[in-house]
Amino acid sequence: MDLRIEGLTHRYGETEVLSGIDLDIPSGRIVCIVGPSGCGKSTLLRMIGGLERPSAGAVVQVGPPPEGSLNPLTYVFQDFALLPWRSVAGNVSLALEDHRLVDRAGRIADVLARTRLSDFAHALPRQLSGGMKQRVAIARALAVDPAVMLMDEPLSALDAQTRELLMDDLVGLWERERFTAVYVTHNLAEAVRLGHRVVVLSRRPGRIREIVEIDAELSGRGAMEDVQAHLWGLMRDEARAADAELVDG
Ligand SMILES: Nc1ncnc2c1ncn2[C@@H]1O[C@H](COP(=O)(O)OP(=O)(O)OP(=O)(O)O)[C@@H](O)[C@H]1O
Repeated sequence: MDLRIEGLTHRYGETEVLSGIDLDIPSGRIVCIVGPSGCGKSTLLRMIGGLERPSAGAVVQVGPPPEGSLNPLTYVFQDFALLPWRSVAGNVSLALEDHRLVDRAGRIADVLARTRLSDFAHALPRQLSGGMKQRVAIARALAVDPAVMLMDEPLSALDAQTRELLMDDLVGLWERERFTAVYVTHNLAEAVRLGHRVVVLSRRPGRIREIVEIDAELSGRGAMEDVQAHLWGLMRDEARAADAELVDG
C-alpha cells in the first residue's frame, strides 16, 4: 500500500502549520521528514495516521494493505510507551488484544524472533536498556503487520552509541522485511542513513523545500557527509530563525 498526500494544509486557529504538502510514500521505502523546530513534522505524521484531520487536502491510501494487516498505520513513539507491569511479550500482545486471532502466541513469538528479542520475552521494561525498550516498541508495531510505520523521533531519547546500534538494527530489519515508514527526525545523520527519500520542510508553515532521493543501498551507506551538508544548507537559516523565535505564553 502506498500513501499519497495531496495538497495538505493545516491550521490551528489563525496559525497555519502546514501548507500545500504533496508527497508520495511508496511501499517498501523509508521516507524521512526533516525541518526546523516547530515546522509541523509531528503534525504531518498525526495527519498521515488519521489522528487529526487536515484543514484542507487529504491523505490517500493507494492499494490494499498487506494481507492479514491488523492496523495499516502504526506509530512508534520517542518515549517507547511500554506498560511497565507487562513483560516484553505482554507489551507486544497489547497491540493484538483487540483482535480475534487464532494463534496470538505464535504471532508474538514470530515478531520477537524477527526483531531478535526472543530471549527477552519474559523481561520487564525496567530490566531493559533504552535501546531494548525501543526495540520492543518496534516489535509491537510490527506485530500488527502494518502497511506503514509512522515513526516520530524514535531514536532521540537514546544516547549516541545506542542510536548507532538501533540504526544498524533498522537497516537489518529493512533488508529482511522491506517495511514502509515515515520517519520524523531532527537528526540529519539518521535521515541519510535510513531514508530512501528525505523530505525537507521549511519553517512554519511547513512547506516542502526539497525532496532528496538517496539511491545508495541502506546497508552500504556511510555518513554521506555531502548529502548531510546539502540538507543542512537547505535548513540552516530557517533553523536559526526558528531557534530565535519567541515562545508563545
Ligand atoms: N494541538 C495543537 N494546537 C495548537 N497548536 C499546535 C498543536 N499541535 C502543534 N501545534 C503547533 O504547531 C506547530 C508545529 O508543531 P509540530 O509539533 O508539528 O512541529 P515539529 O516540527 O514536530 O516540532 P519539533 O521539531 O519541535 O518537534 C508548532 O508551532 C506547535 O506549537
